[in-house]
Amino acid sequence: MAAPMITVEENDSLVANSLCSFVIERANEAIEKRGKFFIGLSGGSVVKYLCNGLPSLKTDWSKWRIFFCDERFVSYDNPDCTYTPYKEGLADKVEMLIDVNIYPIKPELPVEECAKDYASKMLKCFDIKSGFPRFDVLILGMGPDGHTCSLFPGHPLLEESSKVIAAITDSPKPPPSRVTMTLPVVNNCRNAVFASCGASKAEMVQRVLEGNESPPLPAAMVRPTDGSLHWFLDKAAAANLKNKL
Ligand SMILES: O=C(O)[C@H](O)[C@@H](O)[C@H](O)[C@H](O)COP(=O)(O)O
Repeated sequence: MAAPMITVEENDSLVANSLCSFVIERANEAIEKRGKFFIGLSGGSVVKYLCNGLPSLKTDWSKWRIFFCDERFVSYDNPDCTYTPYKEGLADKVEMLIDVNIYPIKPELPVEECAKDYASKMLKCFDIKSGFPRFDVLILGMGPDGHTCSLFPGHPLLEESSKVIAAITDSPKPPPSRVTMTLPVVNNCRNAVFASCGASKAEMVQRVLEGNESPPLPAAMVRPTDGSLHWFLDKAAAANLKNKL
């Protein structure tokens, strides 16, 4: 993998603008070349960045296929639900993005079955029988402990090498049950994209991007094998980076 591409903006609104422009460019390129655009979304601050910026941009929404990098295992009407803010802030705002093109988990199933159901839905949508889907873009968040998706430091799920989607029932961050993409799927994407803003991220951004820690933090394990890694930061989150850009 080539070195991460790091974009530093003055503040979080400019990060949101750059992130949305990046996504639309990749979407339009994927649609032109391959007819569809596959994206995985995450919770956290990226929800508002994407929901505020994307709906007004020009793209063929009918060609988008939207999945989730991880979802909290709660019902759609629970305020912790990862899907509902995207349903309300994106899918409901964009006429051509009909509900069938956005794929939430089914929280009414038992969690292990829910993970299996989500994996098979994903493979079907990618039209593959086995192996790992290749997403055009994965939008990732990084938690204060260096987690990404629902892959937490020291957790055995970091070693998962065959499942596409896994259930976790002992997440250190509530809610304890979640459904997440595994690292092999994350690292099979064309573009892995982090967006982190604010001074509270500065230390962890530096550790993930420059720390070379062993064992590596989950966010540092995102290294697409045949794709690129992008970080969108505001000045406060980038403040501790030693290699000034
Ligand atoms: O499922 C979750 O609990 C959140 O989605 C979480 O994993 C989030 O993505 C990170 O904590 C980064 O969040 P921020 O970008 O808001 O810092």
